[in-house]
Amino acid sequence: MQLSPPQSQESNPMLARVQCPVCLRELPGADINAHLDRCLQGGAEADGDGRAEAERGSPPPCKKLRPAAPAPAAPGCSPLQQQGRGGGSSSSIAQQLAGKPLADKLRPDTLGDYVGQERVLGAQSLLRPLLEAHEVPSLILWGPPGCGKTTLAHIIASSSRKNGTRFVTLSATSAKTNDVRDVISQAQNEKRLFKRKTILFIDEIHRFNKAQQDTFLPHVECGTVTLIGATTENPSFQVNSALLSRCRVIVLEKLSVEAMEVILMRAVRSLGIRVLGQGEQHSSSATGSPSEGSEFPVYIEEKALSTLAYLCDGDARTGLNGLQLAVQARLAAGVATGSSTDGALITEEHVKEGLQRSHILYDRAGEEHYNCISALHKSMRGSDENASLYWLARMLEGGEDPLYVARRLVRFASEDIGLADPLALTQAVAAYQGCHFIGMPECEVILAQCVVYFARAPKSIEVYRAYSNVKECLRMHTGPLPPVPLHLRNAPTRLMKNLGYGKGYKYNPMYKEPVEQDYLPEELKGVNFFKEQKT
Ligand SMILES: Nc1ncnc2c1ncn2[C@@H]1O[C@H](COP(=O)(O)OP(=O)(O)OP(=O)(O)O)[C@@H](O)[C@H]1O
Repeated sequence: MQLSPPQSQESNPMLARVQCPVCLRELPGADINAHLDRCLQGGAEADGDGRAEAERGSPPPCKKLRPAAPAPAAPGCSPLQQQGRGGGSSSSIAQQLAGKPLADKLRPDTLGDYVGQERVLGAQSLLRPLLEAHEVPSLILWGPPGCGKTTLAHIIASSSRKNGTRFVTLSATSAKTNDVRDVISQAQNEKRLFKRKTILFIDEIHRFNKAQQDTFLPHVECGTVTLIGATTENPSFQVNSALLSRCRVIVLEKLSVEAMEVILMRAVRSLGIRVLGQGEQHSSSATGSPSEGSEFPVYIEEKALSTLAYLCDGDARTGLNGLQLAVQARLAAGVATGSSTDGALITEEHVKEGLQRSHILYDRAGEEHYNCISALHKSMRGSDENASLYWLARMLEGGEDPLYVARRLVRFASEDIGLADPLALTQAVAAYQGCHFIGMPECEVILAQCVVYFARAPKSIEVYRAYSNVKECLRMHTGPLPPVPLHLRNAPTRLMKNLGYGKGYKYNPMYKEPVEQDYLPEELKGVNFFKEQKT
């Protein structure tokens, strides 16, 4: 925490004892910020001073509120590099790959290490100078998975903490409205007492419902908190329009192949893996220069890296996970066979396997995406429940957005099942909401249930076809559209009544027998859209 401590009589405020303005206890200036955080949340203990609290280690303020970032790494040096480059050997690489996923370990801390996204973060962009000046506006970061939304928030967190701003993280998948209220009240206290700003980062903000989003709207408006939301979903549909209008929407793109190559190259360098150009031999006897100090050097083909950069489809997490699995599999194979002198070589095939395990090959924006959804639609239409499930799983296991599939099911419910089973639409909407509430992987079975229901359901395109006929009729019409017949018009004013609006209209409930009355314009009299065939 970087808060300026409250005034003390002594010249060095960090050494002087100061009084906490909340609980009025005295404690060393150096401890005031840590103490204050706990005190504002009612967590400071009644006895002892701030140092004693710090030494005892107090519990995190709230289970769902975690401080945003770990201790910053030295500038320009990734955590893996900090672990030392004595590596290159299988044992040190295996150690580095243990624990947290590689993607997390390599998450950059500074804008300088953030790769790509030139359009929104380049030197000419609006955002970059603001971030560099620590003037962070409320932002919605919108982009596909693994493109760097959380990473950008993490960088903002690191730099804003240096500036004395608090940074609090909530995940919309687990946080409750009360958690948001807690953050807001802390932010109000901080602002009122210490003029200290709070940035609230909400991951997957689209998972918050409207009421939850409403909770922080006024506080964003009056500047109590600066909101940074991350979402993979189009914010126009998923974020309150009032909230949206108070935030800048930053559209992050899939990382380019070149950007992915930079990220992967950085990863292999951090691990101490040597990259082999085309035609280079990997054995230590052939190169004469195994990785320094390694008993079992590890190499990767340049081609393997470029293939990985291409196949991960702009998702850095997928690329780094694929690399990690490929390396771990090769190391395990080396250990199992006891081979040692020539080291391990990671080829294109190995990274494909690594990717296949972490992420079934599936191009979410490319042709495969459309091919698979088309195959699913046709299998359900053909009432083949077996094939329907297969295509669903191909998409979900490949990383498809479950809400995309759910939206297609809503459409299918009306287009193909229609009034043959009107409950299908309810099923589809419920499936969409279920997916929205719980996300992957739990929502996969919701979609599977809906898909099988649809494959088994009776089918009718009666309404779909009739509506297409109406659209066709409108499209083919030349000249002005026929006026609404006077008797069908509402007549809320005397003038309208005088003009004949509503005149002659037969109010059906007043009649025992079926009413003879025209509802179509005069020139369409007798047209039946349910019988007409669309040409
Ligand atoms: N622009 C980038 N520069 C460098 N590394 C990146 C970048 N984007 C992502 N990464 C790497 O990929 C990992 C995953 O990225 P991140 O968590 O930021 O993705 P995201 O967009 O928040 O994805 P999701 O929507 O799935 O949460 C990071 O830990 C980091 O190692």
